[in-house]
Amino acid sequence: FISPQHVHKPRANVLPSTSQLKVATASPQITQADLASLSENGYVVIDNFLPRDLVDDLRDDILNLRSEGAFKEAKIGQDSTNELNTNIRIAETCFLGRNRPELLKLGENSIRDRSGGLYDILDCLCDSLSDLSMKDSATPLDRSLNELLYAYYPEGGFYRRHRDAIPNSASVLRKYSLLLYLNRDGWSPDKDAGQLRMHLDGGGDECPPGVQPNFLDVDPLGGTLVLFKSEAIPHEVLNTMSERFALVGWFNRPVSASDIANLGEGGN
Ligand SMILES: O=C(O)CCC(=O)C(=O)O
Ligand SMILES: [Fe+2]
Repeated sequence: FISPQHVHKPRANVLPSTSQLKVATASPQITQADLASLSENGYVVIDNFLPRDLVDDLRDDILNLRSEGAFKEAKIGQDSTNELNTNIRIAETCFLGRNRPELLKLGENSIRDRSGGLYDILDCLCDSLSDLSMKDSATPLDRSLNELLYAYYPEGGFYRRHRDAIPNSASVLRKYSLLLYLNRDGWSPDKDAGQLRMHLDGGGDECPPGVQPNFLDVDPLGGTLVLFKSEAIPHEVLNTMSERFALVGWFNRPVSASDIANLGEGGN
């Protein structure tokens, strides 16, 4: 039995009231300190990034899209190697993005599309992360390559240890991973579970032999935002004991000449 080396302890809820929010923080933003932490540690956990009413609206959006049949059983991998593997993942997903015809036909002024809604918030985040990427590696992000989806885990769901960016595959473009939790108020570790476990052991899909396990568990509380460097932090979703709601995204860098050379080499 391995006990966690660290458990992320959420700050007390310090959200201003809704009326203050409308004036003070029209769009939730991350701070320079959050960006510095992402740059130095490879990850950052931001409690209460999203106000409660937006969390509730986005979860309702998931429930609505599910009832419209917009969710599919999740596959693993990202490109043509996609496969269904229920040993690794039990979840349902719905791919998102402005102008997706299959979503637009389900309603136009959704909490994603509306002014100040999800896409606007993420655009703002993308600008901050692009500045960071520029600073750290002289490459801005390519907004047109970003990927975004809702993930719904039923009771008994999970997603075993994996990396989001795999060398010699299209996922190598993923620079920063985003997880934004949309669970109901009152999430509890005993009743609900399904924590995010970020592995800090320097390994890939497994802990390297002889290395002591080292991980950080994050409670998927509604409103919590997690950002990490996609290539640096293997992670998993522990078994859920009730339905679990998340938004998952990747902020991608542009394709480079060496990507094309590497894809050619690893192509078969
Ligand atoms: O739902 C989560 O917390 C993580 C999801 C994830 O790792 C992924 O979709 O790649
Ligand atoms: Fe992941």
